[in-house]
Amino acid sequence: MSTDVVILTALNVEYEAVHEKLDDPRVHWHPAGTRFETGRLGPDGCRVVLGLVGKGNHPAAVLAERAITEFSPLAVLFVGVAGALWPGIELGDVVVASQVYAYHGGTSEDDGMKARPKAWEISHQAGQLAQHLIRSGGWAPEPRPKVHFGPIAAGEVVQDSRISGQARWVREHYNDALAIEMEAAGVAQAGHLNRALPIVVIRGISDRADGTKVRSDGANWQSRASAHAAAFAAALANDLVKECGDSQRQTRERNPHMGTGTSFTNLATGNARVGAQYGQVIGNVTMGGGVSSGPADVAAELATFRDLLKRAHRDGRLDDDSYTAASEELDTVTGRLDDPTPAGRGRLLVTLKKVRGLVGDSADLATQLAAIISLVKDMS
Ligand SMILES: Nc1nc2c([nH]c(=O)n2[C@H]2C[C@H](O)[C@@H](COP(=O)(O)OP(=O)(O)OP(=O)(O)O)O2)c(=O)[nH]1
Repeated sequence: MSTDVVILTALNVEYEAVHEKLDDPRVHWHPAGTRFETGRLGPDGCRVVLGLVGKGNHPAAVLAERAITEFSPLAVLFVGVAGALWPGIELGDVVVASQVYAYHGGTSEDDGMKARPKAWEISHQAGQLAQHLIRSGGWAPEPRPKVHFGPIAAGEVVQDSRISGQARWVREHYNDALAIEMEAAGVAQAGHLNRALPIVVIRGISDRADGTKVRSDGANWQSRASAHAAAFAAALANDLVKECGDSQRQTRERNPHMGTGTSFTNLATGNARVGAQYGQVIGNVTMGGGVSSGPADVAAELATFRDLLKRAHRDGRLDDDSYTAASEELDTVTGRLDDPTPAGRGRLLVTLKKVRGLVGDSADLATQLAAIISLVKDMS
């Protein structure tokens, strides 16, 4: 299944704030037990998937990776609350991360702790869109909360002190960080490892990270700050899809194997002498004329083809009906591989051609199938 944008949250109050913006939410269970909800951000809004990752960079990274693989989004947004690190940032303000610092990287030496910084910058286009939205104010009517665009520091602890060693560490080494939280680094890492998929971290300020968190939380600032972050995120998600969606989709259509862990199967048969190679090679690479193939070769290629078919369906390049019909035909093909008679081969070819007709709109699937058909023709 594919979507436009994945939105992840750490706390239930953050999840609720985004959930309120979803039209027609539906539950989608990942086989590993993660509950996602799918819906639209408004009747004409983009398609989103919402997930809850819990607190901390580690679960955020793992579940961001899971969501990216499952839904192939154009971008991932992280929406939640954070503590402010500068006096000019008020409770209820929103901070959009221009970059994310993983502030706990370091080395402990005899003469003290040394920083080993790690940082991820927002993608250029997402940064441009976010700043335009901040300037235009088109995300909420007046009076609206102030939105800041600047670095966010993400660590492994809830930071609620101005004078602790950790607080001094952040101020000394990550002095321009506007806000502090615990998930952005994990999500940013997941985006980076998925061919620099755009990640946008949007945080509402619910306390000042200065020892007053309990009081601010008690005054309902988490809920208000989450609502502000969710409102900004919803507007930005729609803008992102409107402005970047087409260009990213065109790029993906030109090369359907770029993106998230897709591989390309090479197959050169018959008189072919050269096979083009893209990305990772899976399945068999068969080269050279006159080398006959057997049912096992065809079965291996069909298994690979099924994976491609699934991915095309998940990416939205193949509609549900064509996918179901093609999968059923493929089941028939598999049952016919062991029939060596000319009539059996004939039926096999007819079924494969039917599948080719069903997936004909997708050039890469049709090419792949043409190669399998010639493999069947070469079968000894
Ligand atoms: N507002 C605010 N949020 C923070 C700070 N540090 C921090 O990690 N966050 C973000 C990221 C975490 O997902 C989440 C942690 O907030 P929390 O209220 O659950 O923290 P806590 O563990 O003290 O809460 P509790 O369950 O003990 O009540 O908020 C901070 O100093 N202030």
